This record gives sequence, C-alpha cells and structure tokens, in this order.
Amino acid sequence: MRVLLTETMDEDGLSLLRNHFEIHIANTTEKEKLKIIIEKFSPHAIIAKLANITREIIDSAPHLKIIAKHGVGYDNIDVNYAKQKKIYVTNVPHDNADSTSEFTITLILALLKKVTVADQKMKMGIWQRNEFLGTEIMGKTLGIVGVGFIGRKIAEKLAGFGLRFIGYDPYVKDNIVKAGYTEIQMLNFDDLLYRSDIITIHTPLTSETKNLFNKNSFEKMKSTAYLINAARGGVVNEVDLYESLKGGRIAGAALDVYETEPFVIEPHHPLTNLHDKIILTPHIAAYTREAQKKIAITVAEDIIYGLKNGIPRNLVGEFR
Ligand SMILES: NC(=O)c1ccc[n+]([C@@H]2O[C@H](COP(=O)([O-])OP(=O)(O)OC[C@H]3O[C@@H](n4cnc5c(N)ncnc54)[C@H](O)[C@@H]3O)[C@@H](O)[C@H]2O)c1
Ligand SMILES: O=C(O)CC[C@@H](O)C(=O)O
Repeated sequence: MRVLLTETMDEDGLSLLRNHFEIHIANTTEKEKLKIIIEKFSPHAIIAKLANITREIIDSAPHLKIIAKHGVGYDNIDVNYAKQKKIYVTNVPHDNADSTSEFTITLILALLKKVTVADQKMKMGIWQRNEFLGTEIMGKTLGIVGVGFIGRKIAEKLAGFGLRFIGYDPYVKDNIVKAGYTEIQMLNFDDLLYRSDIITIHTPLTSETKNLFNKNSFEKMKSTAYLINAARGGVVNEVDLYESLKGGRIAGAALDVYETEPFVIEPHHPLTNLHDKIILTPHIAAYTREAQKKIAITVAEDIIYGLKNGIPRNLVGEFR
C-alpha cells in the first residue's frame, strides 16, 4: 500500500511507515502540483500538515482510505466530503500541546516586555531604553478562549506568575475548570472581553469561531489589552485587528497564524507600520524537535493500524 505525505515529517515516523508501505513525500502545498503527484502515486493514505486537502484532491485519489492531519487543527481538510466518500480523517491531539502552550507564553512575555523590538534596535546599534517601557504580568487577568488541552496547559504553566485566569468555551459546562493546581473561571464571551488584560485564543477554526474576533469584539476589550493568536488565523479578522491596533483600541497583538498561509508580508504592508504593537511568527508554535517527533510517530502508528485493521485510531470528532 502507498502513503503520501504532502510535507515531510520526522525521520522516526517516516522509518516506521517505510517498514510497512511505499511512501512518497510531495514536498508541496500547492494545489495543482499536489493533485498531479497524487493522481500519479494513487495513495491509500495521505498525511497533511498545512496543505489543503480539498474535494478535488480527495477525488484525485481513488484508493484513498485515510487522511491524517499531522497536528491538531484539521480545518485544512474537507472532512464532510471525506466522510461522504467513506474516507476516515484522523488528527493528533495532545502531542504538540506542551510546545504550543510554551510558545504562546513566550509570545505573551515578549509582547508585554517589548523583547523583539528591543532586540531589533540593539542590532541596529541603537540603545534606547525609554522606548521599551514594559507591562507586568503579576496581578493581570488572562482570558483563555477555547479551554481545551492547550488552553488549560497555559493556565497550568503560568500559575506561578500571579495571574487570574478566566475562560470562554461554549462546550465546557463547568463554572470552574481545574488546570493543574490552578483554576479557570468560565464566563460568557462578552464578560471575558471586558475583563481580560490579555486574551489568548485556543479554539479550532470552525463556522462558529471564524471572525470571532472582529471590530465588535475589539470594541469590548480594554484599550490596554493584548491579543495572542496561536490557534488559527481565520478566528481573528486581520483588517479589524489592524485598525484596532492603529487606532489604539487595543494595546498589542502577537500572531503565529494567519487567514491565508503562507503569509508573506510585502515591504510596505500596513502591518509593518505597527512597530512594537505586534509580533508576527510563521506558524511555528508546535515546531519543536520534541513535538514534531511525537506527532510523526503517532501519525505513522495510526496509519499502520488503520490500513491494517480497517479503522484508524484518533478519528476526528465528526466520525465519533
Ligand atoms: N500554532 C500552532 O502551531 C498550533 C498548534 C496546535 C494547535 N493549534 C490550534 O489550536 C487549536 C486548539 O488545540 P487544542 O489541542 O487545545 O484542541 P482542543 O480540542 O483540546 O481544544 C479546543 C477547545 O476549543 C473549544 N471550542 C470549540 N468551539 C469553540 C467556540 N466557538 N468558542 C470557544 N471555544 C470553542 C472546544 O470546546 C475545546 O475545548 C487547534 O484546533 C489548532 O487549530 C495551533
Ligand atoms: O503542521 C504544523 O506544523 C502546525 C500544526 C498545528 O497548527 C496544529 O494544528 O497542530
């Protein structure tokens, strides 16, 4: 049987797959190129990182039985169409939660302490302490939108910083959520917007969360508040965010994910005028040696099990 990877993955996972299947690494996320490669290779399983697995891609693989997301968020896969065609879709929950929560905390600290912009200035030979007046985290309120695995890890890891944790998640019914030795007080969305000093997003991208952060939500936030998004770009309306930052409606933002990826900023793109109000990283929250290895092994084991037994493990919610 044949397994196609749209993008490469850690060698430990690849060698597991090679013991059982013929594998091919397409090394592209471009739709047309991918379609041609898939038509030629005719895989029984596809492993995708960020490549879009659309209806058209699915139709180009007549032997396809499993589409596996190398990661958690599977909004890049047309799950409904796959289901209609009796093709299973899996993801890898949990394996990158430590890396992603660590990275989110890094963004929070770097943004509030102006680390990235101070570093840029130092490298330009400029010593300018008075531009970099930072903000303390102690005593502030962190709003967590999407209180799942990563959202809870963030509260657990930040517990020593003297923050108060509040959360919004319509699928969590408890008023208080335990996260290690700390607690997250659950609120409705508007109350979270009004009360947070820092908001961090950890929801999947769905029809409910698309554009959840828009002009209307920014207007309800404190003018001193910061927004962190290491979940999915589409959850935040980028034009509204830009306007809110430019007009001082909110204080700052850090983004690891974008409405369209890859997101390559042209030299005079408006975002480049926001200076120390924004930090941008290229979807790397989960990109650590440890997480990439764990995910590659889990995804390989899921495919080996699934192609041998008919039904893979780690099926996404729509199949349960
Ligand atoms: N930047 C990265 O590299 C990176 C890495 C890992 C995960 N992610 C993203 O982070 C997301 C969260 O990951 P996770 O492991 O915590 O997943 P999870 O499934 O454990 O948690 C997601 C939470 O979001 C909640 N949710 C769903 N719809 C919501 C809504 N409308 N409003 C508020 N909450 C809602 C769910 O109830 C759940 O508790 C993933 O779906 C993925 O898109 C990004
Ligand atoms: O493939 C990646 O590197 C990112 C995946 C990440 O966004 C996820 O949802 O797990």
